[in-house]
Amino acid sequence: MNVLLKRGTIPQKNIKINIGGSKSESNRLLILQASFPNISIENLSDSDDTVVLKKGLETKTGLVDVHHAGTAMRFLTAFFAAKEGAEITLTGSQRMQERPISILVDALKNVGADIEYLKKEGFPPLKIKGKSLSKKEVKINADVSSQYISALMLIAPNLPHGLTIYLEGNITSAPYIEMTLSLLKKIGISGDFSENTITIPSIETILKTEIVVESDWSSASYFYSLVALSDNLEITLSSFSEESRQGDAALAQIYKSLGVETIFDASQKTISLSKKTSELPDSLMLDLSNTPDLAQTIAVTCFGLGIGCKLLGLQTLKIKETDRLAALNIELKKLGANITVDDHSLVLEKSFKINPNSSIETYQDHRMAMAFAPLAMKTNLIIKNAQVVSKSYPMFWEDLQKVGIDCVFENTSK
Ligand SMILES: O=C(O)C1=C[C@@H](OP(=O)(O)O)[C@@H](O)[C@H](O)C1
Ligand SMILES: C=C(OP(=O)(O)O)C(=O)O
Repeated sequence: MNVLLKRGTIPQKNIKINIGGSKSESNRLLILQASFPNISIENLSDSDDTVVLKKGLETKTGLVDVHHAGTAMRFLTAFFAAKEGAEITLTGSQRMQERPISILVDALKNVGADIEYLKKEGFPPLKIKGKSLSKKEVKINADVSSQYISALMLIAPNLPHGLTIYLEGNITSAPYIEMTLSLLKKIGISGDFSENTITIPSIETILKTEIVVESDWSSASYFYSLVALSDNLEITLSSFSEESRQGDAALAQIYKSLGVETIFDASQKTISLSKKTSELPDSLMLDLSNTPDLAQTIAVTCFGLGIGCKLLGLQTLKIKETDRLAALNIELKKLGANITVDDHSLVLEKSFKINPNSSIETYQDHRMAMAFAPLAMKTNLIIKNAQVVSKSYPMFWEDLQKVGIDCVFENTSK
């Protein structure tokens, strides 16, 4: 299904959007709830990635297919490895079978896990036989994906001696590790992360705990981009707080430089975004190693605003839903951008021309679809395979229409 996007005529004030629960928080909490059933979760994400993880947790023996969900793949690998009696074949989409997992599998084997590769060494699918994992310490490379580390942290409280994790190399996506620690603390498990060492104690039971998942900041990024690219759009998004567990809350600060003001309302749990007429920089330089999921949104906003950017710390983008650096390079060039990428960075030159009616390929990546959609504030464009958004934000196109973008869907056989 492709979608043709055009700027419509809805008045662009007093728009309220309720964004669903964070998929990162939801997927961590579901893993913890499977071990500690007296956790109750509100505002759980309705994303495909959360649905597949939840379904996977209901399986004791047999096949679990997580499709494109990286967190589900990594968290369930650790979960089943530590679950005595489990016998699982864990697989995913073709792309998931190209996303590396050996760093996590090696760490789990070092603490005693029984995991085999069923196709290519180092990649899913995996055959996992659950066992009691009794080693107390493990070393792990931290510069490829923080999800491997969060996966170990989430099973650590169930291990007979807890777990001390020594991180080696530069730590990428660190706020996601902090998020895992913060949720463990929220359910009463004291853990520590200082320097390169994470320590999580073993625990048998926790007190009854109710947790409300904060809405998804990565999903909010597309509304920041819409406001930045609009003339005077004002949007209120719920439910968010200034004290967020999500690293992508850095948006509020980042988009200040792109002309968007954020006002937090603590009592309503909302953020209100509005366009400020401040002068824009000629070019923006950012290191996004803490917030990799914002890279596509920011690159497209800068292009739409006609300003340049130099985005650094993007080395993990190659192993996400698609090679996001390659995908951005091709699709932004199609729109007329002067862009160069290498293995860890992207440079966009200042330019004002946007080729109209371009057709944007999405490479089975939800964020390619959602990051390019806000350009409809500036020009008509087509987003191919628009259904990809359900990986993290099933209601995205409905919400986009609320802010005054007309969406004309065309069925394709793809
Ligand atoms: O732990 C998480 O919930 C996530 C961690 C990040 O991945 P990496 O640690 O692989 O960068 C992020 O890109 C992903 O969308 C969600
Ligand atoms: C990278 C992402 O997800 P995952 O790695 O969990 O598939 C994402 O949602 O942008």
